[in-house]
Amino acid sequence: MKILTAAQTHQLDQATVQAQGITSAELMERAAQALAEWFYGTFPNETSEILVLCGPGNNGGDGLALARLLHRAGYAVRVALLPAEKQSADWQHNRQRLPAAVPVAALAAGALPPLGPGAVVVDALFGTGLARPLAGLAAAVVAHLNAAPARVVAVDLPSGLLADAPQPAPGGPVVRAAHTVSFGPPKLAFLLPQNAEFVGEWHVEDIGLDQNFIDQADTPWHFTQLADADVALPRRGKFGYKNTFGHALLLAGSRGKMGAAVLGAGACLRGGVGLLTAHVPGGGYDIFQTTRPEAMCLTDAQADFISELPDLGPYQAVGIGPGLGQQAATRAVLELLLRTATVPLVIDADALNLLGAHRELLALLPENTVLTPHIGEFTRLTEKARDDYHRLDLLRAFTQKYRCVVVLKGAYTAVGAPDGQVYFNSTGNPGMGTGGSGDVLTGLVLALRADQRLGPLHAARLAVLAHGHAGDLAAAETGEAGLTAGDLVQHIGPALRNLTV
Ligand SMILES: NC(=O)C1=CN([C@@H]2O[C@H](COP(=O)(O)OP(=O)(O)OC[C@H]3O[C@@H](n4cnc5c(N)ncnc54)[C@H](O)[C@@H]3O)[C@@H](O)[C@H]2O)[C@@H](O)CC1
Ligand SMILES: Nc1ncnc2c1ncn2[C@@H]1O[C@H](COP(=O)(O)OP(=O)(O)O)[C@@H](O)[C@H]1O
Ligand SMILES: [K+]
Repeated sequence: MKILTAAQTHQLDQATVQAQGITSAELMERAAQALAEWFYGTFPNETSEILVLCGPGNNGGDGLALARLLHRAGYAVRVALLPAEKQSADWQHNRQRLPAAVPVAALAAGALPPLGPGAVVVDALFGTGLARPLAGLAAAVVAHLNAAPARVVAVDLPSGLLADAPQPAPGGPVVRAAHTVSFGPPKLAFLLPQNAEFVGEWHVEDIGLDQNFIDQADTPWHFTQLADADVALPRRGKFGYKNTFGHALLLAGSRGKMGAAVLGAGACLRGGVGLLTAHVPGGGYDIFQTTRPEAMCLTDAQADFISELPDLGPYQAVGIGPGLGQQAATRAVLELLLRTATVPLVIDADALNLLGAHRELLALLPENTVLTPHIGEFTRLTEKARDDYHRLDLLRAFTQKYRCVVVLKGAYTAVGAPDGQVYFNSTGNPGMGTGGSGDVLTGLVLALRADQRLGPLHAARLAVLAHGHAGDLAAAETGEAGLTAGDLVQHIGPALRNLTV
């Protein structure tokens, strides 16, 4: 699914009105209907009064239409209007349609509506039309709202936030919503950690916006979902053989971190690799062979870390990084790998830290290498980002410069492609914030890179989607707190089964 810019969102509204031969008021009515349906489902028996705060534009228009629908459905509703010189046409239309029985007041400084515990407030002050930082009365209303023990539902966007760029004034007033209910594709703002405290839980409602426009819209941002056909795992052919699915090599582990190798190998095996060989420190042999009997094992001359690169001849893909440590000899192995490998590479964890500490190695990265940094590792590879939007700029610049795929991990993991496109992931949960989760992802990416049927971007996006889905399946059994990285490995099979076509 594409993620549109604020400008494209406005054009999409216009394109929909034109393509479907409807008025913009009719489109607003659809939006309000969708909001109302969501409201009925979320607050089915609400008896306290619903306060709808309306701004002067179409966001306020949505609020006025919602107030009418909620009133008709039997909710106690009150409307408060933000005074402005002029209001949009659809705002005026919905103001006229508001039943006289709904109390309406103008917001005024020094006389803001009281908001007791449990109050439900709809924030329809500003949406995608926000043009400048909130100031004056609008800022005072937002501060009043944020200080109240109210449950806030933001319409389209929490007021004060932009859809696709940092707030106009960093640290300026923004509504802190418990829920944000939006229309059409999700907004970029919803996917970034810096906005989480404002957006709350977000929901997108389908209001039949023009798919033709969306298909043709030029945007670098995408959202990967379970049903997306372009990231599915192709079914195995009846006569598939272990060689068909590739032989992967995993370089991982050091003394005290053999678990990373074991977890990565487990994920690679569950990811469907045909054959797996792990190269581990000599002292890790028993641990590895005992815990992963399905894999073959090569041992390093060093007992505690990796100092040798095996012959790469037999392998279709090589992964390096989990639990590796940062010994000088290990750095030399990484350099030799980058210089000599002719098959797809997957680079994670300490291998990324070594790249960050020896940036001259970046020039050796083979095209289409998949790197899987979390934010800290990515910062070591690039620079400290000013904010989450700047980090996305850094991500796009990096993948285009090195022609590689970068999996920037976190909630809504962002997969950056060599052409500058970015694919946010929809699956996963905070239970995955547990040691070893990233090692599991590395093994899964490695398995899918060894699968000759998939390209680098497909493999990376599918691995991230399946990894998060495995996390969701696991959390359904263990809860988030109880989830361990080993549980992720156990759920990769069912996750991939759900993603197979
Ligand atoms: N156009 C359509 O057909 C649809 C629009 N929708 C709604 O329309 C919204 C966008 O509406 P608009 O483009 O009218 O924009 P908004 O309603 O978000 O805000 C625009 C208004 O606020 C004023 N304004 C902007 N920044 C301000 C500030 N900092 N302080 C004070 N005033 C400020 C502008 O001058 C303008 O009057 C969406 O977020 C969504 O809620 C939905 O109804 C779906 C359909
Ligand atoms: N809140 C979250 N929501 C979704 N996924 C998460 C969340 N927190 C962590 N993850 C996922 O868990 C993995 C953690 O990887 P990483 O930070 O490398 O951990 P480790 O180094 O312990 O293996 C990543 O794939 C990340 O996307
Ligand atoms: K809003």
